Parts: sequence; structure tokens; C-alpha cells
Amino acid sequence: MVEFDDTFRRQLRELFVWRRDVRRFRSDPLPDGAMDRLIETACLSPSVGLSQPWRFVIVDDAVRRRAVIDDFRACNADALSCYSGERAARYATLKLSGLEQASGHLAVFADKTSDIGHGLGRATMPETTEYSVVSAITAMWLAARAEGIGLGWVSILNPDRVHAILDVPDPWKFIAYLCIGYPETECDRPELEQAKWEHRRGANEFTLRR
Ligand SMILES: Cc1cc2c(cc1C)N(C[C@H](O)[C@H](O)[C@H](O)COP(=O)(O)O)c1[nH]c(=O)[nH]c(=O)c1N2
Repeated sequence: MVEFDDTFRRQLRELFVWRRDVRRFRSDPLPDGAMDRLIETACLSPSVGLSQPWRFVIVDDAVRRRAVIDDFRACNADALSCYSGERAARYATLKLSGLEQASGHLAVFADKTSDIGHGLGRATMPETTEYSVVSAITAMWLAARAEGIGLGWVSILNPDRVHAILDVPDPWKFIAYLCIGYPETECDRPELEQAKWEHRRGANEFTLRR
């Protein structure tokens, strides 16, 4: 039985506080094996029925990376056009991906057709497949930060386009596109809070008692 002491618990709490969505990366590459290690850690995550529905695609090909960046640019321009006035002006100043600088690109999909897990837990809630994949991404986010590696989640993308660019099996559902690399800076406050887009609220705002 492994025991965790107060020192560990304090450090774990610090890990949660200092994990960030990273959009600004240094140019130095990840060390050999780092991406594989992060994926292995992610695979320790909980999954409905032990289905392990996560599917990872390491994107090294320059042409595919460029196509994803172009798709982000198009989607981000569309997103900007949905705002007006002061909100639009503020949106235009935000940096919402580190796709150009990140040394690692990792796409994450959910395989909703896999027999692994024999359907346990999914009959009334099929969306638990996607929930499982998101839990794996969260684990990877924290594991990366523990190694000083930054991870940024990019969702300003067209899922069908990403699917086609990466030429993955049809039933795979696109969940996330992750930028992975060494962060330029560290901060204990979300960048969107620093940019005055939104602020972090306390748990009491989201908790009911019945
Ligand atoms: C599902 C999902 C999707 C996205 C994000 C997160 C998650 C969970 N986030 C990151 C998000 O903006 C960030 O987590 C919050 O602003 C809080 O900041 P920290 O993660 O605490 O640094 C994000 N950030 C960004 O710049 N571009 C994006 O497309 C997305 N997409």
C-alpha cells in the first residue's frame, strides 16, 4: 500500500494551482520519450467499463500541422466575427493557440465503436466514452506540468476537417488537439484572467446542497 504524506499533498495542490493552459512555447524540443511517457500516464486514467476509448495521434508531419494551423486561423476568424464592440476588440487580442511554436502536436480521439469494456456503463450514458477521454487529457495535463512541460488545448478547429487532415478511422470522434512543449513563462493565474476576458470563480458559485 502506497501512502501519501502532507508534503506530497501540499505539492499536489501546488501542481493543480500551477497547471496552466499554455499558448506560448519556447522553441526547444521535448526530450526523447517525453510524449510517449505522457501518453502512458494518460492511459492510467479512469474509463467507463475499462474501455480505454482514448486514441492518440502524434502529428509530426509538417504538411498536416500546417493544415491544422490554417484550419485554426479560419475557425478563429469565424469566432471573432461572432463578437462585436468591446468584446470583439478584446477577443482579437487573445492568443488562443500555441500551434505555431509548440514542438509537440497531439490529437486525441474517442473510439465509440470499440468492444473493449463490453459496453459496461455506456448503455444509458453513451457520452461516458468522451468523458473518459477528457479525464485522460486532464491527467496528461497535470503529468506534463509536473515535468515542467506545458500543454495547451485547442478546440477552435473544425472536427471534420481535423479528421480528414489526420486521415484517422471513420468512427473516431475528435476530442482535442493539444500543443505540447516547454512554456515561455509560468503563472498561477489563467491567461484569460490576466487578459481580463473572464475571471476564476470560487467553488461556492457552483455548488448546491440538497
Ligand atoms: C475543453 C477545453 C477546450 C479549450 C480549453 C480548455 C478546455 C478544457 N482551453 C483552455 C481554457 O481556456 C483554459 O483552461 C481556461 O482559460 C483556464 O485556464 P487554465 O487552464 O487554468 O490556465 C482553450 N484555450 C485556448 O486558448 N484555445 C482553445 O481553443 C481552448 N479550448
